[in-house]
Amino acid sequence: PPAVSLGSVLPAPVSVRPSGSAFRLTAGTVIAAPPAARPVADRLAAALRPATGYRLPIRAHAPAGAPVIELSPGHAGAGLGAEGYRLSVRRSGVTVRANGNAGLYAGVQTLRQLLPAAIDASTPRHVRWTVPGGDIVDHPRFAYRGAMLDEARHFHTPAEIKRYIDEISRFKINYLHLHLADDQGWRIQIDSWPRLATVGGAPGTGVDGVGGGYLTKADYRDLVRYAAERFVTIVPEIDMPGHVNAAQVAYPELTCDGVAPPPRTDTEVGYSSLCIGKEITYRFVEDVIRELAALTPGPYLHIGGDEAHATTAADYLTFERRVLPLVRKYGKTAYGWNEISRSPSASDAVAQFWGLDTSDPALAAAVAGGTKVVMSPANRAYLDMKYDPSTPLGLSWAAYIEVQDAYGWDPGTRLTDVPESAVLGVEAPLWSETLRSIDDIEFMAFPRLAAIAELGWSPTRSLPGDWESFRARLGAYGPRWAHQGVDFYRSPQIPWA
Ligand SMILES: CC1=[NH+][C@H]2[C@@H](O1)O[C@H](CO)[C@@H](O)[C@@H]2O
Repeated sequence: PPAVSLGSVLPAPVSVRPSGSAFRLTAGTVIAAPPAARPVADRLAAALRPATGYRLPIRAHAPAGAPVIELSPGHAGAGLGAEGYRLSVRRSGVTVRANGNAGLYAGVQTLRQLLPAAIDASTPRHVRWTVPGGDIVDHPRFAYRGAMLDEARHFHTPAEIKRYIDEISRFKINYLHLHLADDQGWRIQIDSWPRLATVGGAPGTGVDGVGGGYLTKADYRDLVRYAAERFVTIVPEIDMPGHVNAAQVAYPELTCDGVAPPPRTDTEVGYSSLCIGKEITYRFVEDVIRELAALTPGPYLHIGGDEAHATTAADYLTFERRVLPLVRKYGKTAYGWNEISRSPSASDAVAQFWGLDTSDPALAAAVAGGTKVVMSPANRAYLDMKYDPSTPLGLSWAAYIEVQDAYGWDPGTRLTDVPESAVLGVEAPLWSETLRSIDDIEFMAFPRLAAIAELGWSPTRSLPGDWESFRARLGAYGPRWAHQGVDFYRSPQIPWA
């Protein structure tokens, strides 16, 4: 196979300088890493051992003369921040330098893409494992680069979520937002309200009555650990005050009239609301926030806030005024869909923009008051949107989104009335009304998630040149998904290798 070029990396690195001769990974290669970097060395070895069949021992120091891949944490340069890295490839060895393990891990993801595509095979292949010579210096444009998985409309098992974590972390995505409750299902164990999961996550809950199930606290803790090993932080979401039918089926006292609504397996939205005037509502909300915050080491706790069409505007403000401060009370930063920006209590919150427009006066006003923004425009970043009318899965209410649509926008300047300084980054939501299996998830997520990842990580893109570069690098990446068994969509816009 043709040698990989040093620049053929997704997301595009900040600077790439090919030079000198290639490094060749062989049976004698040693991974050198100080104890502090051992967790990343373990991930590197796990990535390279299956396809090479090499032992790739990990040592604190490489023996003289052995070909070495060295992970070197500490004092790599302030400009790199926590996630940046320097990758140097010489005939004698490869060195990844970074200020800490997150940067080393990012450098390892780049290194994987510089080896032949067969490196992603799960069984040994007889290939010359060369890495092109030269230097890469790299660091992210935005701190928040997220993917969202809707666990509520269809429940995806911990194994499926872990596979998705593996796949998104390859593109330096560093947040996974789990949409854990909605009208059709409740997907996380809450001890103080046990029926939420046992009733709301029972078999038969979900769109079309399939896709029941829920995460126990043990499942969730295990996912948090698994994600953290791959430098992905979990963001849990309980959507309120709308999207609560499953909770009200489990606890009718959460409705205003005390009558349990029927379970819902359709895909309508906007018909449910917590009872804003009842005190039990706020005990429920505080209990859920307290238990979720205790399970979540990450900084954010998402409390939804979208499509509260069954809540009056005044009641919505009353609800957010009481609930947003609860997130802070339990040590987290409140995060919600951009409708929360109507609340004065959102000044220290993050608003996730999911609108179709290129301006939002209510959001701009909140930003002037301190609210930060994560960009998820539904007509650019929603991975549940069909690619085109022929796509068998997904929805189309926002737009048809082909790869170029997902790539051809700028999270920093998309909203003309929100300054780039208020934009924390970007997130690609994947709603699961029509998605049941990991194959369904992969078909809709890839390749467009790679586009969103590049918008979040790489320096400001300039079209059309960067689109041409991106589509070429994406085309070359296709065989890697094939080796990984990822069921990606072979978009006709891309020259697949
Ligand atoms: C924030 C938001 N609320 C709605 C909207 O996005 O569209 C999604 C489908 O694309 C749907 O599942 C979700 O409930």
